[in-house]
Amino acid sequence: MFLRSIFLASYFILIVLFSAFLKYYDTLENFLVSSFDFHKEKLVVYDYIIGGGSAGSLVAKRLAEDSNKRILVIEAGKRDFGFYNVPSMGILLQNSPFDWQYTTVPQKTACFALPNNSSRWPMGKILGGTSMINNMLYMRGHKSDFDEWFKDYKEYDYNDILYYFKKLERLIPVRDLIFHTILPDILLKAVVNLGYETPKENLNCQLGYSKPKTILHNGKRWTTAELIKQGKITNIDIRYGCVVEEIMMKSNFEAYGVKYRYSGRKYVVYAKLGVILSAGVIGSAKILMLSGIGQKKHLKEVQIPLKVDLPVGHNLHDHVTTGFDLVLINQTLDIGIEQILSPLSLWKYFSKGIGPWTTTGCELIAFFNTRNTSERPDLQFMIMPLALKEDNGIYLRHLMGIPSSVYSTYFATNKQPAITILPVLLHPKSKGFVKLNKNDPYSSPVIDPKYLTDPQDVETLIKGIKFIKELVESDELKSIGAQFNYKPFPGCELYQFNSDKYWECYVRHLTMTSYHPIGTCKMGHPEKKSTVVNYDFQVKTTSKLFVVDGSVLPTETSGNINGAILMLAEMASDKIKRIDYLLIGKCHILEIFNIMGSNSEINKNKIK
Ligand SMILES: Cc1cc2nc3c(=O)[nH]c(=O)nc-3n(C[C@H](O)[C@H](O)[C@H](O)COP(=O)(O)OP(=O)(O)OC[C@H]3O[C@@H](n4cnc5c(N)ncnc54)[C@H](O)[C@@H]3O)c2cc1C
Repeated sequence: MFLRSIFLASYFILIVLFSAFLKYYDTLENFLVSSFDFHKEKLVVYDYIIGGGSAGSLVAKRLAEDSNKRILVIEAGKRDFGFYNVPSMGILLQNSPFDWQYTTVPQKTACFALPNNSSRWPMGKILGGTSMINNMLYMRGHKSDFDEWFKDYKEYDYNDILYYFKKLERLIPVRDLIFHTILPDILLKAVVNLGYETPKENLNCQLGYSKPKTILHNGKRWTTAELIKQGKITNIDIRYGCVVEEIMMKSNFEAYGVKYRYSGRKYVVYAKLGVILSAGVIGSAKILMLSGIGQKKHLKEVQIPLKVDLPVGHNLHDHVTTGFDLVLINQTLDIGIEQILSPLSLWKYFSKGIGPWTTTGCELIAFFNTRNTSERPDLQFMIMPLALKEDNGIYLRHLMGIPSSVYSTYFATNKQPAITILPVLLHPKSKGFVKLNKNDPYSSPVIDPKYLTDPQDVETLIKGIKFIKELVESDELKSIGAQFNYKPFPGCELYQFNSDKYWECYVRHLTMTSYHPIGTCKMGHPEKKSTVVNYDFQVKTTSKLFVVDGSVLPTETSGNINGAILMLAEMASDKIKRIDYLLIGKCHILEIFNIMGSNSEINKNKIK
């Protein structure tokens, strides 16, 4: 007990020191950039301008394979610092200046246990984007997901999807978990006895339980930013700390550059061949709307002159989860605060890149079709050896946005250790939207995922909780003292425990994001009213304007989404190169210099 208190105190001090470091590092960098105008002398006309997130960095690398092309990567966040690549540090970047720190609007049918009925939505604000703060799990998605996305595309062939996944997997380090506790092996034994499949490798999200694959290299977090970091490729320039505010378009809606702000000053930069938005599910939708591409009625509300009427920001989906600390056990597994902070773990990590510091959190995943209707899963389990209360409410509960009243009355009262089995709703029927609050790039957008508005979503999550119960009652789980947590959740005490009404109340209270928002610039057949980009990733009605990131996914994949986003980035790179090839001979450089005209301010690349 005494030892645990010492470890908890050290953990608290580390969190405080690290958070202070992140804050002051950011302030110092802001001060340095405001003292110099790095951008004055930089190139003003590139072939392509692109964002620096998960998808954007990959597309930049692919386009730069043609050494004649000059690529500019523009990233709103700062550069990373070596220490951020320690896998277990990712969660400390959340709620820091490296996170956009979005929150949803109050939910009418969900999130009742969260402050203001709103969910936190972390998103990376750093080169590498959200991959710098994610859990590093890698999977592709189920074949039916891609069949659904491309059903209107006459050239569609699933083999092309596999081709791009395999191309991607030759580029990125996909590997087994480096560290896990005894939990996944115990569970795998249990589920075999319960009659579930246990595929050895499950990149394609087949039904059954398996250990996940991760994106890790030499024990470190790896993101696509590694492919483009300065100095690695000479025809890519990276501008950090630059917030893109608007796309510049000619009267025929051909994109030719962007306006951005850096350290309080406004700049413009031009692109001959294309502007590729990769600012993520919120960022890309926001930039399009600020540029006059969006739904007519909404743009009128926020007083932005309409250029192209498209349903930007609609079709927002997210994977939803619930179920923290539902399974209690009678022993600690080898990954508590004590193990993570022990000198042995530190030595293992810094000498060999192994041990608990490489943890991705999740040690086993499972896929189910709760209705037995097809081979395509509609529910996923993310299984972790830790509980939310592991750090006595010091940090983890803040990450999840659990208020102290709920923490103290529910989570803190269980004295036993716990594990986490999160049921994740894979194909939500509920969908919402992202809108601008006002015509201001720095105003937080209105994010409304409309969680659990469709009753079928609640039913699926309840079925997931019932599967957890089945697992807990297995002999193997009983060997570690597993039992269901029978404490009623605050706000649901009036319902009979374990009844469907109780579980409905529970999931509507403890509704959490599984961090996979998608869909705000939906890709699909250009004649469909609901689509924003076509199958070439081009924004409809415009030219030389592309979107490549999580916002184009028309629907959720049957698993964690980064793999599918990166596969699309591979596909988009080829499509953009092909469009460029078709444009050869129609170089618009002279036209661009005409646009720049004799305005000396613009010639200096600075507009204010
Ligand atoms: C906590 C967490 C855990 C996750 N775990 C996993 C996981 O284990 N496996 C998995 O597959 N998926 C996971 N995800 C989801 C996955 O990481 C993201 O869906 C994916 O990284 C999104 O990639 P993207 O290219 O669409 O956007 P991002 O990677 O977010 O890139 C967008 C970039 O654009 C920048 N930007 C935004 N606006 C502007 C602007 N106006 N000007 C300039 N730059 C701008 C941002 O700073 C960012 O760098 C997780 C997500 C979170 C939050």
